[in-house]
Amino acid sequence: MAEAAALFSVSAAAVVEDVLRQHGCRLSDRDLASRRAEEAAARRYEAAGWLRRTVGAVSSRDLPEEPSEEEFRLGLRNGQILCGALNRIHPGAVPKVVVNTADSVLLPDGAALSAFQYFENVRNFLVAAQEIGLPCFQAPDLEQGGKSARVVNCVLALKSYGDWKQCGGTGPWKYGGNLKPSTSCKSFVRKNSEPFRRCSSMNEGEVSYEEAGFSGDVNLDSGDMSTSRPLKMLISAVLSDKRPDEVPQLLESMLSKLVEEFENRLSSQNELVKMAVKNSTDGTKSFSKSKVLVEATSSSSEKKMDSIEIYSKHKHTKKEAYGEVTLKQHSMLQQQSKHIEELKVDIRVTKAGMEFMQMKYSEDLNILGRHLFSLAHAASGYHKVLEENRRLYNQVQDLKGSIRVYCRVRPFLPGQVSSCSVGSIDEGNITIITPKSGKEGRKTFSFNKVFGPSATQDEVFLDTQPLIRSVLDGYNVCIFAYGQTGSGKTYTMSGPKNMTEQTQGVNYRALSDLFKLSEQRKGTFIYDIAVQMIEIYNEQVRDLLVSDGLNKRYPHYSHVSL
Ligand SMILES: Nc1ncnc2c1ncn2[C@@H]1O[C@H](COP(=O)(O)OP(=O)(O)OP(=O)(O)O)[C@@H](O)[C@H]1O
Repeated sequence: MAEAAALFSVSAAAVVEDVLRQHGCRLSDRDLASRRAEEAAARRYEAAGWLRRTVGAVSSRDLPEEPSEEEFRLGLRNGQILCGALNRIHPGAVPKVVVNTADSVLLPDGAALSAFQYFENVRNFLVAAQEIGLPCFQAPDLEQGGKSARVVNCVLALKSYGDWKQCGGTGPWKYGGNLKPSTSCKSFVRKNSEPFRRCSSMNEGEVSYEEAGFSGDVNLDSGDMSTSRPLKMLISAVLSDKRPDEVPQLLESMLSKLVEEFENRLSSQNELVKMAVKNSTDGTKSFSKSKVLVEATSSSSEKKMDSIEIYSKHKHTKKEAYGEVTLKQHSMLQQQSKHIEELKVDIRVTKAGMEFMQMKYSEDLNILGRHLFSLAHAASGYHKVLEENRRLYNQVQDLKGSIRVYCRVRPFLPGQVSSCSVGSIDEGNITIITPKSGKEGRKTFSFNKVFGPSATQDEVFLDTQPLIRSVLDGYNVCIFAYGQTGSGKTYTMSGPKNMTEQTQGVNYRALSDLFKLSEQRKGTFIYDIAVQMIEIYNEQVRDLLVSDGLNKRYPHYSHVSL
């Protein structure tokens, strides 16, 4: 911000130094003196031409179209042309004009009237001109040479006043000190009482040293005493050896340079403000207001307003704008710092969370490791446990009896005489009625279990099913049926002809259980299962699965070997 302020500050002293450095040698230059003389002559010619056109050829016979400085002074010395021109523009402004008659005796210096009469006309003109607000000269200026510049200024001001009246004369007429009457319809601002810094001749006009109120106390930058002192010294030093008619030219260059410097710095400020606005998201409105003020200041500068006033406004606006921008940036900085702190807190919380999670995962991994170890230990003992289980299981089977005998009574077949010889059946006993010489005899037989005529295939298999598991544990098991012809051996072991799932016999059910158990244990054991079916008949053993025709099945004994 300090840099921006430094950039923004208008160093009038630097500008004056620059201008004086440039003009310090040139003003003493013979070419420059010639140029100034040409410019003064052009202005004088313009004033003379305008006076001649205004008062007419007769009245202006004493004033050449392009007079020398002396001719100009002598032509206007009697005040008639000046009063005539003023009365043409502002009728009645000079009520009484002493006119040089035809029979008046003209002196060689044009002094046809007495000095008092000259003084009367000129004084009346000056009074009227002062009432209008024209820049006046002193009456002695027309009496001695070398003072025509102020008279020219006065005439050109009168011309601009006339132009203003021709344009309608709307609004208050103000004279701004631009003595070049090229812009006839422009209004001018004159504040004679104001010091030099309030009087802008810009870069087009010329104001005499005295007219501009220039003095040794001039202060272009009153707010900076450190700048104004060397500035005054500079100006005083340079102007001390200058003639009064050289000063306007110097001032013109100085002010031109100052305005140029202002415009450059205004454009720099605009760029700076735009950058600040871009960076500031919240302060757009307030800053746009300042920007408008700055642009308005720049625009007014283009309209040739008072450069010092522009500088004052500009400086004020600049301070306001930068004050707001500074506040906004400070606020943004604080917000960003706050966000950074919040982010730091979030990072710390996240880091703590991550460390906690890491610790938790580590604990879980340790627990899982311990579980896995126990599982591996359990797995290693699985076979031992399995072996123990098998041993105990088969021990139970042995305790039940390694040889078990079951009895099954089939129902009567259709068409059979229902003379039942079974007296009673309980859990393991069956009583058979045996008639003996007219007396009823009974015999009771004991088995592991007795199945009555109503017993199903499933109930019969239920008692033999545990033995199938013993087969897979490596025990030899033999299940066979014994009985007379037609007693139901085939039915019990295999099933009826039209077999269903419910009427499947022991063979099918045993094999089904074998495959089911081997499937359950396939991850632990691999079983090879083979089936062999043989028949023993009349002390001869025949293989019932051989496809030879001689091996006709005659199953008095059915046997399944596993
Ligand atoms: N529990 C039962 N329920 C119903 N019908 C049965 C039962 N047991 C046997 N039968 C029937 O009795 C008849 C004789 O049965 P099966 O053929 O099984 O006797 P077997 O003992 O095998 O005779 P063989 O020794 O002559 O071969 C068959 O028709 C059979 O369906």
